[in-house]
Amino acid sequence: MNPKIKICGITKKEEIPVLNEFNIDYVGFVFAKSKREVSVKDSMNLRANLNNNIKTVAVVKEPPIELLEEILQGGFDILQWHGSLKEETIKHINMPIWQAISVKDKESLGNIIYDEKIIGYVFDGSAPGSGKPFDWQVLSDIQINSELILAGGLDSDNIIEAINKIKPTIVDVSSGVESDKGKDPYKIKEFVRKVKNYGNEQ
Ligand SMILES: O=C(O)c1ccccc1N[C@@H]1O[C@H](COP(=O)(O)O)[C@@H](O)[C@H]1O
Repeated sequence: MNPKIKICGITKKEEIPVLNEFNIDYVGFVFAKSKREVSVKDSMNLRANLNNNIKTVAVVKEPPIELLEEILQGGFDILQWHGSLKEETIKHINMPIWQAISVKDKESLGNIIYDEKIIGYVFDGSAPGSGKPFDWQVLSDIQINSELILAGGLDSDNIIEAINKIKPTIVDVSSGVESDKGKDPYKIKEFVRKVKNYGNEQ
């Protein structure tokens, strides 16, 4: 089965129509220090324009408790957690979690936490949102029984090789579908076309 698609780092209303046109599976909002950071309130206004069936992902990096509470009450579908994740925090979180793993080498995989609330793992490089891929070889023999989300420097040029090598269930892109003005509809279309046609053009 072709992987599902997550487009991350939406900041503007003008970026929404192309996401609806292609019924992107997951759309991410960044609540962490980043050029893509949005407030929960602004993300709710953006979400109101998304197709109802598109799942929303709240992306955080060890957030302060007030922000976490705001997100937990915000009606997102998934919480994508970057950084260290304590057992007591997992207990407190009342929604499905994707744990982000910064991949440097095989040892990085030791940071994977197994918990029933963690329904997926986002494998990314050491600088999330930077557009830099990590060494995919590190994931060559990974076996997990939940969503395998591949992130980090994906774009329409490398996505076929990435799917061939890793067989992710979800591909996650931000920088690779941007221009200097933000999300670029043409880059999104090309990325989506490649993912949806995967298997037909080999
Ligand atoms: O996008 C960011 O700036 C960001 C900041 C803090 C944590 C995560 C962030 N983004 C995540 O990075 C990948 C996409 O990376 P890339 O730009 O395609 O290389 C994705 O998981 C975003 O959720």
